[in-house]
Amino acid sequence: MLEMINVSKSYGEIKALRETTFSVQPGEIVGIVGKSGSGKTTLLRLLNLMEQPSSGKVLIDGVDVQTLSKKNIRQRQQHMGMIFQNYNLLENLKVYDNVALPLKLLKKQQPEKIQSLLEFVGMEHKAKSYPSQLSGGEKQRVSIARALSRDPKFLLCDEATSSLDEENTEAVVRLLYKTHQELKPIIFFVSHELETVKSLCERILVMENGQLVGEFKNNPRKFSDEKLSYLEKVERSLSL
Ligand SMILES: Nc1ncnc2c1ncn2[C@@H]1O[C@H](COP(=O)(O)OP(=O)(O)OP(=O)(O)O)[C@@H](O)[C@H]1O
Repeated sequence: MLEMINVSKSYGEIKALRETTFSVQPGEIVGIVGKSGSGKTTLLRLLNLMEQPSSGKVLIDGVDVQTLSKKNIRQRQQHMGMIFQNYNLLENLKVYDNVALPLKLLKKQQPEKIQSLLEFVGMEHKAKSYPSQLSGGEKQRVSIARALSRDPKFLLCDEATSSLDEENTEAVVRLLYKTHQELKPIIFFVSHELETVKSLCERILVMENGQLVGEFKNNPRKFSDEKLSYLEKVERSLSL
């Protein structure tokens, strides 16, 4: 379980986050929406322990993260996967090596696991390609495989689909849904695209001026296995 109690974060004069309180249970998918500058990324950086609160407490499984040593923080961070808008893949490494990197940094070699992650995200056929040879949607699938390599308890997605077209957005959302069904991490999905958040998240938090100003329950889309062609999708959406 993850809790924020009355958390504020300031950068000098700027109050990026103000007295924010919420908790998240295992297995939840939480959407965080808000306009640019509303504090969404700051909230994620507090959750992934890249930042410490200026006041208030962040608790992970009941432990106040401010009491953790640097070593303990690094250990906790190993159970957190990050997914970014710009993918953050290393351009000089092949797809396989990008996915293998987090385990390699822990001095672990698990080729079977890397292979099965590439299969999980449907990118095994591009294992030897470089990121520059992939589309945006493919890059994001590789970055999801990399984020899953350390079996994260938390998957933190910061505008993960905001650079993608409609079709690739759907592919990434489907993949996050499958990740949630099969691996059950807590997923935070930060985005300014409300429709995308609605398609994935059961719970939606709304931020404004560094504050949590609202919270809604939502029925996410039920993803079927039905594979429609692009033409069929346009046809279906126009007939709604
Ligand atoms: N490291 C920093 N130093 C100074 N100010 C910062 C820093 N990080 C964020 N801020 C400020 O805090 C506020 C919230 O920023 P944050 O990046 O959390 O918003 P956001 O909702 O993620 O915005 P966007 O959707 O544009 O990414 C903004 O006013 C921003 O300029």
